[in-house]
Amino acid sequence: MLDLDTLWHAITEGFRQKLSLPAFNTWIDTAVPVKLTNHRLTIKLPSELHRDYWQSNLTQPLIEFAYEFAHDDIQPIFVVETDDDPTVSTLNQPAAATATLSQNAKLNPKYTFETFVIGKGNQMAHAAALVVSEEPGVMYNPLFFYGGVGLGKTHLMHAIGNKMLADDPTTKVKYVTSEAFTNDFITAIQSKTQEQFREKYRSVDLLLVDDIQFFADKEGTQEEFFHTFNALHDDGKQIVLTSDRLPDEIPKLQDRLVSRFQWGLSVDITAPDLETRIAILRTKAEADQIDIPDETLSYIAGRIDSNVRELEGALARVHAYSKLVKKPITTELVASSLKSLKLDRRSSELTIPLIQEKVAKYYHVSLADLKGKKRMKAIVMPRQIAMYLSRELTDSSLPKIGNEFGGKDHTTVIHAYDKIAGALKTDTDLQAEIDNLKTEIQR
Ligand SMILES: Nc1ncnc2c1ncn2[C@@H]1O[C@H](COP(=O)(O)OP(=O)(O)OP(=O)(O)O)[C@@H](O)[C@H]1O
Repeated sequence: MLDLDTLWHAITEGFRQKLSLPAFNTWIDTAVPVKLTNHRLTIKLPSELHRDYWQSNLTQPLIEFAYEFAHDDIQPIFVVETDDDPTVSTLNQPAAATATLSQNAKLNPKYTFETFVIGKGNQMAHAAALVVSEEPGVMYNPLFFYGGVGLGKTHLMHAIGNKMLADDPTTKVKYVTSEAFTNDFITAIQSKTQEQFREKYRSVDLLLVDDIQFFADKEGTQEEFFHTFNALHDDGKQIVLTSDRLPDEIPKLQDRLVSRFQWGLSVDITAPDLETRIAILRTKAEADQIDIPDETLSYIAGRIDSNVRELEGALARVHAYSKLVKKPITTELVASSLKSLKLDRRSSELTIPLIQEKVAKYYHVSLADLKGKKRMKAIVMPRQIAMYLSRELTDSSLPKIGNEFGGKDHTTVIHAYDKIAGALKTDTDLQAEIDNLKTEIQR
């Protein structure tokens, strides 16, 4: 008489030979045999995702292993564990297994779709990311995220990788920053290991390259990346890129790369609105088990309005402060902690309106003209300087800065920034003026 444990042991041994260790840990180790009656083997799985995976990928081998061992036709029945089923204690295992996988691919296991809060500024980017993770290499290739610092580009990029690995642990995912790609390439040249370098980058299913604006000026790296891109794209492999601006706004990026980056879909991520900021803080507080009243979350979200990384940083510091002084987190405590630690100066006191006001005063132009459309040099220059300082001194995204200047396009802001940054290299008068203005604004 065939018993459940012996049969299951034989099946798992079969899978152990067949699958990689992470795959085995993710799919087989988390499965629990429940009963065997009338040639039907009931198996309990931790989620729908696991059941889908078993049904499409593991059922056939299971039947074969069972037949090899028992010379019997066994039919598997899958049931999904529910939250109100406390008898099975494997709920955490898939998460742990995914975490190991993520580390191998250099992904942050915390950056998943589940931990990403959807809001107005990022919903399109989020949806595109999800589509790509479900059908890589089909719809949007490459997928290109652009926008200001700390707004979730890296998070979404990793979420694609994490999801693809969770769906299929055998997926090859590679995440690099453009600097890491450059360094890797230089090392390959020095150690004459270009072949291995190419093999490494061209054999993946998903290539994630962060902050590609740093490819600017690097001719050799661009050349190499062009070939990497083509090899992957020709093979139907998915490529995801991020940058602080659109491909055609990256200075010194070769035209052929710009045009390839435009083949797929470019989506921008803009700063979250107040509701989204509160939701992000609440999610973060819950995840880290920080006890904080809603009113206090709103207070923080109201003071830090442009950058999610700063928002998270403020919460972490407030948490640390409350532990230090051994008091619960209240709005009062937050106000005093942010003030005493001088934490919120950069992001909340240094606002674009403040910069506009100081610049307008300095150059004796009206605020309306500074934000308006007049093309006279006496107005255009201060306007560009104000845009430049807004980008330098705040974490506002380019579209946000454009908005604050009478609804101008973010390309206008980039143009202004580049113009002033360029002039600053040689113009000593301008250097002095900008220094004065910075002191004035930060006073
Ligand atoms: N919508 C969101 N929901 C939850 N967390 C978010 C969201 N947006 C950003 N974050 C968090 O904010 C932090 C900064 O995000 P991320 O590193 O992805 O920004 P980025 O746009 O890649 O910035 P950079 O250009 O500096 O690389 C991360 O910890 C990320 O998890």
